[in-house]
Amino acid sequence: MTQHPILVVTAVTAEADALRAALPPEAGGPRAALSAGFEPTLLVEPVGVGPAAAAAGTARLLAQRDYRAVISVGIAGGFPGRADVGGTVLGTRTIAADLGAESPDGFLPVDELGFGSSVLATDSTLLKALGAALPHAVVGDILTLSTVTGTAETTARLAARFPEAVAEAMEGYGVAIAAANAGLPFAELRTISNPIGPRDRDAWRLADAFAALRAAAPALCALP
Ligand SMILES: O=C(O)c1cccc(C(=O)CC[C@H]2O[C@@H](n3cnc4c(=O)[nH]cnc43)[C@H](O)[C@@H]2O)c1
Repeated sequence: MTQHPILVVTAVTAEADALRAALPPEAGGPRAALSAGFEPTLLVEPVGVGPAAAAAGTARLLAQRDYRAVISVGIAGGFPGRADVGGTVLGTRTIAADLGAESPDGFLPVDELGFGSSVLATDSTLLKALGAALPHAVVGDILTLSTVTGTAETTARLAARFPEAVAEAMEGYGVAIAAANAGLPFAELRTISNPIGPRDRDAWRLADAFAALRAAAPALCALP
């Protein structure tokens, strides 16, 4: 019996294009068969930047047809000393790091406010398959933030609050919420474009991160 495809969600078109360019035809890559009834094993779709666009866009796509899993893929900032620029990371958990309330005693996550969970585990079977296909990837928590970290103070605070976090991005938690609402397994794969820290656009290595995205794309075809 034919399996439903996997939905690969990116934030921007450039990320989706980088992945598609490196996929084989059967996964919807270049020279995919255009015959009627052809069904690629992966569908790669950009949905916008940030957790709200990611959740809404993923939910819209999931309502249009059946999928068997959802993967959030794109570039990210890496915690210095934990994930290098140009490297690849796989999420064990996706954490909405700024979803909650400030207090004089520190940040209170939604979990402590009684409004659900800011932490969603990724699917162990998907993570195992991605890890086997990408043995050099760093594995750890990936934070989702609406505001890109841009100071040493925030970097240090997040690194201390999330000792297992290796990277931060802006979409994973939104994609994961949509996948969970649809009852589908979720995973997150990121390549590192910049170190998390004081804002410095000159430190961005987009070409390295996009090259790593292209290198990682075939691993998506190994998913069960
Ligand atoms: O203008 C800036 O200083 C700036 C700094 C970091 C990121 C941006 C973006 O516009 C990134 C949006 C896009 O890329 C992902 N991303 C990449 N690096 C990071 C990061 O360090 N922290 C959070 N997100 C990052 C993100 O998922 C978005 O899709 C601009």
